[in-house]
Amino acid sequence: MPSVIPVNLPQDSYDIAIAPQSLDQLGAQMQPLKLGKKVLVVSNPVVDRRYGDCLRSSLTTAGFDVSTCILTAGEQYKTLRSIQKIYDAALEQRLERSSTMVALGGGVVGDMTGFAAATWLRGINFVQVPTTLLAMVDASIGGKTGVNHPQGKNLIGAFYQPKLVAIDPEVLKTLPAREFRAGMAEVIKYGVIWDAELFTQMEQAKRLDQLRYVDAGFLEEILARSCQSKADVVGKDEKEAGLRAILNYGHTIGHAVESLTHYKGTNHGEAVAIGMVAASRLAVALGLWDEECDRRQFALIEKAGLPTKLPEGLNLEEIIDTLQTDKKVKDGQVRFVLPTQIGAATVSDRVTSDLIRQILPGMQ
Ligand SMILES: NC(=O)c1ccc[n+]([C@@H]2O[C@H](COP(=O)([O-])OP(=O)(O)OC[C@H]3O[C@@H](n4cnc5c(N)ncnc54)[C@H](O)[C@@H]3O)[C@@H](O)[C@H]2O)c1
Ligand SMILES: O=C(O)C(=O)C[C@@H](O)[C@H](O)[C@H](O)COP(=O)(O)O
Ligand SMILES: [Zn+2]
Repeated sequence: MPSVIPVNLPQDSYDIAIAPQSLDQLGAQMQPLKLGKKVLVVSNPVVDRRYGDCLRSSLTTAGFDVSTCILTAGEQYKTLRSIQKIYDAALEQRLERSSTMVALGGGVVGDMTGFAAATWLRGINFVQVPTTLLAMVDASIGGKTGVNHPQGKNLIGAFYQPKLVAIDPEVLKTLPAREFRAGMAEVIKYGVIWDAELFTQMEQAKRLDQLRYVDAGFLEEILARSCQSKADVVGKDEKEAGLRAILNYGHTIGHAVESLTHYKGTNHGEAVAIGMVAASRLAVALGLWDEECDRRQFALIEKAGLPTKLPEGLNLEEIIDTLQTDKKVKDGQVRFVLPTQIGAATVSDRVTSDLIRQILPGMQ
């Protein structure tokens, strides 16, 4: 069943359209948006080989003048150097202010395309066509765009909203199993911080890893609920003045793990899963939520096939140092998103380095 979830913002509201087998409809979906003729599709070799032609032909049929920019795949390449490649393509194709960049891929392609669109000619249109579970439920929505700095994750970026998020769940069938599991981490995040019913549904589901093959209906329900959670939060606080920080649950430790492992070995979703285990234990230690909730979250993360321990060889003091690059740091104080009950979370400045030193050894 197709569903449309609006992201309501003070300016530039847009829709998240979820419809199976809709990739070849993108051109028609973009027509009512009254965008200019020129479209630059940004993707990576893996995704472009599978889905690029279908997408381009739909855009061409709808009257768009289409070109393509292919970026090297991988989080290690979420850099300013890759952005330069997009700028070069934009220049070569003579993109105009009314032109559109279409991100076809996972969160890496989406974050970079959004940042290039935000900055090229001081801002041109962009459309998100997410092809990973993680990008469908999270990265493509809400306008956080950017790249990594050698010293830290997502340190360079801009808030810049897409004109449309077009989701075709069918493409998830070709996603590697490990990447599908990674997306589940952000779904579990919404269950913990916002949508208690989603959490319970995930607990009751039989095989989370097989959903895309055996239960398309339930997968779509999970997609829709997750997108709705993100739209709710972003709609209330677009630029992270307050509430939106809860979407960073699991990311404080998670980003440090990604950065310290040089974006190899642990992917974003896995790092978030590890970060949620840590944050949950910190919350128990501070008396903010109970051990039974901690146990339920741990069980769900394990059920989704996600890691619950820190990668080997990470130094605790280095993790603590890296936390200083987190964007939630205020006046030098690291702040953590901590759960308070299933479906609710808060931002706390009560997590000290000593408390982290007590909790993290239990995750090694
Ligand atoms: N902007 C945000 O709000 C936000 C939210 C969450 C995550 N992120 C960012 O998203 C990134 C992680 O995104 P990701 O998990 O999508 O990883 P990713 O973009 O690296 O994609 C994972 C892998 O899947 C492959 N792939 C993608 N779609 C495929 C398909 N349909 N079939 C086969 N292979 C496919 C890609 O080639 C890639 O190798 C991180 O950089 C993270 O910081 C951003
Ligand atoms: O949309 C948000 O807000 C999020 O925090 C979503 C996160 O899942 C995402 O990984 C985001 O890119 C992290 O943002 P950052 O500001 O901590 O870099
Ligand atoms: Zn994330």
